[in-house]
Amino acid sequence: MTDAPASRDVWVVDDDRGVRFVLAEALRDAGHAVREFGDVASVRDALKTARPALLLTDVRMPGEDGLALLSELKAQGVGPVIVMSAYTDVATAAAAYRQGAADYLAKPFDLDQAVAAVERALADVAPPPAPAKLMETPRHTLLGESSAMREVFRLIGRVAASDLSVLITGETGTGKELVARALHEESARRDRPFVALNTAAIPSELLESELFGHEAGAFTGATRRHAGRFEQAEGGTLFLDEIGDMPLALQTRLLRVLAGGEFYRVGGRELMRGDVRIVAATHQDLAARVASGQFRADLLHRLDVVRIELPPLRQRRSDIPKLAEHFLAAAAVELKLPPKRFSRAALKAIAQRDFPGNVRELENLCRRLAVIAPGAEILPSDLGTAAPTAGGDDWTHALRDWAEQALARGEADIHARAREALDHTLMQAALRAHDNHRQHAAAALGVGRNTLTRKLGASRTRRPNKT
Ligand SMILES: Nc1ncnc2c1ncn2[C@@H]1O[C@H](COP(=O)(O)OP(=O)(O)OP(=O)(O)O)[C@@H](O)[C@H]1O
Repeated sequence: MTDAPASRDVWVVDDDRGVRFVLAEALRDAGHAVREFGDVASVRDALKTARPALLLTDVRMPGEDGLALLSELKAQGVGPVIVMSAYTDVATAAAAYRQGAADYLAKPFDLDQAVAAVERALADVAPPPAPAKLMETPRHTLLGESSAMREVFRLIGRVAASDLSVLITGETGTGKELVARALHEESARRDRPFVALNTAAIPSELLESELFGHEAGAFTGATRRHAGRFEQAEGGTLFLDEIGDMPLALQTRLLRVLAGGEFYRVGGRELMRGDVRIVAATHQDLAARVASGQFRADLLHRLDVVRIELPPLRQRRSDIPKLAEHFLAAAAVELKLPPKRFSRAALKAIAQRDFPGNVRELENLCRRLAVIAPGAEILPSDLGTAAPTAGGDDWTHALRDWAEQALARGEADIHARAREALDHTLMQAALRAHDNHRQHAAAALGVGRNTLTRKLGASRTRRPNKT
């Protein structure tokens, strides 16, 4: 089953990544959500789970050509499709129209012309979206009750109002961008733009002009002046994602801008002055990259004024049930599906998984379950063939994570608190299993009734922190 397309989702298919990139950027500037593909096979893959509102495809590409894709899409009722081709022969154009293309763009085309063609084709098929609906989707709420997340919230509250640079670290999918957005929303800059740039997603030769903008004619293909992300973020926040992937030469340039607050557009003479707060993120160990000469130490110091570390989800498992329920409910609203809920056993099984892709992976799992689980209640058997990674001794992993965090925070009495937590957990489980019958519970645990009663008293007065 595929997700219904949002009315501004546009897919761009071209094996030339330069064309793909400038076209995608122009479309994004015009408010479209754009996905890029380098060949027909990857489009076909993506169609298994999603559909675009409109697709732009090149004709001649290695592997299958765009016209084959066109007829396939038409057969599936996906549309409209705009065909682009450098081979401006009448036959290709005619074939495109014959097979149902909404429009045909001869390369090289003007970007404005391409954007206009997209708007025209979309206007022909769909009424404009209701923007309020999009705003309502509860996607940007940062959730978490674990002590690790509470610490993150505390830091956000403390530094949001300042203009200090913040470096957010954490594995992929741990919510770094969401934290960056929260920093922006909580600051006095909230009515100004929040602009994100993923350094790793942009070809390095285009990164400089993306950041600082360029003048018309600055390089081949620069047909009009383009405001860089620094300019776009004026007065607001610039989020530099995957900063560890930034090429060294650009790191030098960025450092200069951060130090002086001034820059030139590529090919420009006018000195630009900006008021932008920088929030950077990385999943890499930047200190190690400094040591290996791939990252500038002075840039790291400038970015790393305040550090917010997002622990992997497996180190804050207590957050998993709430997140899962939130994502399941949000997916139902977004995909217009009947609401579902998790059975207790399913939630428990999910909370035991390791999630190498962290919160994003959990979110994707919930979206999939919202679509494919057959009943209103999701059961462990719906969770698919991917078995929980946690084995019987998974609790020792959680314990180790907890101990490492507590030790890193310099907390005292860890052994006593862990032992108490162990006793408490075992006793509660045994009492639940035996209807609160103390003698039976004690026997099941292999301890005396008096021991159980004594320990119960102790654990009632002092509860360990759980993470
Ligand atoms: N604490 C959270 N509460 C609710 N949603 C979250 C939370 N953390 C992450 N998410 C969601 O998980 C997804 C991934 O988060 P995000 O993109 O912020 O991660 P990231 O660390 O920036 O990933 P990457 O390393 O790939 O850039 C997003 O859809 C985000 O909304």
